[in-house]
Amino acid sequence: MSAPLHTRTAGFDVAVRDLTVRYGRTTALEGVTFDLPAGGIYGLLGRNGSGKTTLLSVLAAMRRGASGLVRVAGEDPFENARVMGGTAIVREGGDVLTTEKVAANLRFVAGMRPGFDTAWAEELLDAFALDRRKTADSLSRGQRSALGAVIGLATRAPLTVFDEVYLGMDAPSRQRFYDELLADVIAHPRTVILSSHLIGEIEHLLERVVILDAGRVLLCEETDALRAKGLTLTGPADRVDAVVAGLQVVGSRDLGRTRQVTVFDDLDEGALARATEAGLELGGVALQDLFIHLTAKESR
Ligand SMILES: Nc1ncnc2c1ncn2[C@@H]1O[C@H](COP(=O)(O)OP(=O)(O)OP(=O)(O)O)[C@@H](O)[C@H]1O
Repeated sequence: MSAPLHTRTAGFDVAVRDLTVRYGRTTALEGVTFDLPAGGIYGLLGRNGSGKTTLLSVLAAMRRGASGLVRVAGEDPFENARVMGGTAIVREGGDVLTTEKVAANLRFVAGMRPGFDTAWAEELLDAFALDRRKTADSLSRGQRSALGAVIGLATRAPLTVFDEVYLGMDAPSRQRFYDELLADVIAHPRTVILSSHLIGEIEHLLERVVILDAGRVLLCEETDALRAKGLTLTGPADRVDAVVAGLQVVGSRDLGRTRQVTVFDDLDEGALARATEAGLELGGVALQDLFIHLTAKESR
């Protein structure tokens, strides 16, 4: 007999094919297709209204698409107790029992989730300076988010989804959250999806990135491959133009006669050699900047 889904240590894999989701006349997602292998931290990025929350709520079985196929651990998650039992979603505001005390919130989740690590959750409460005797609705916004983060972390669900959970958390708290998440996912492999606008802060955590743009998948790529494709070339405008001809240019700006172009492409040795011969300055591009260029371009 195979092990119950929630005891699989590597986490759940996710496969989405041609998913379309509508709210009345609004199409929130259209033809969405991507894969996330089991075990890893993945980023779901997109501008406001691009469909991130919609997609995450479909993965967490809170909503069903109009068409398409969604598989979590090989099964349709919707009304699927086995998959839902191994999936945790924490949304903006923490998704906590607002009228219950912090301590009661922890007990509630611990009672429902077999993998919940109460000792670690207690440690995290101290790390985020959360008062166990306060009700969740008497916490500040950032503290409530931190409580949600604690619950999401300590649940150790095979598929854990954090949808903008760190909104309102201050920089040291967010850093602590990222550090705890990374260390714990290494120790207890599982699948984690982070949706965030704080791309610069989370990019080092992400193995693979899915970028949504107006309800469609703009790209789904390994983060390292994505970074390798982004490059700035700076120098005299005519020389820059000659080198980037035929490449996918996603941004360009001029300062006097100097031009800086951002390309997003597979640059072969020949292109790099031509750039060096032309005396151009080459630079890397942060994921956040690539995201801005790519999504701005698509929205034109
Ligand atoms: N309950 C709803 N009823 C109608 N339209 C909705 C509803 N929820 C979302 N939408 C629409 O679906 C689209 C996608 O919204 P969604 O909340 O998934 O985006 P998002 O990427 O999470 O945005 P943000 O970054 O601003 O949180 C938007 O056009 C939004 O207006």
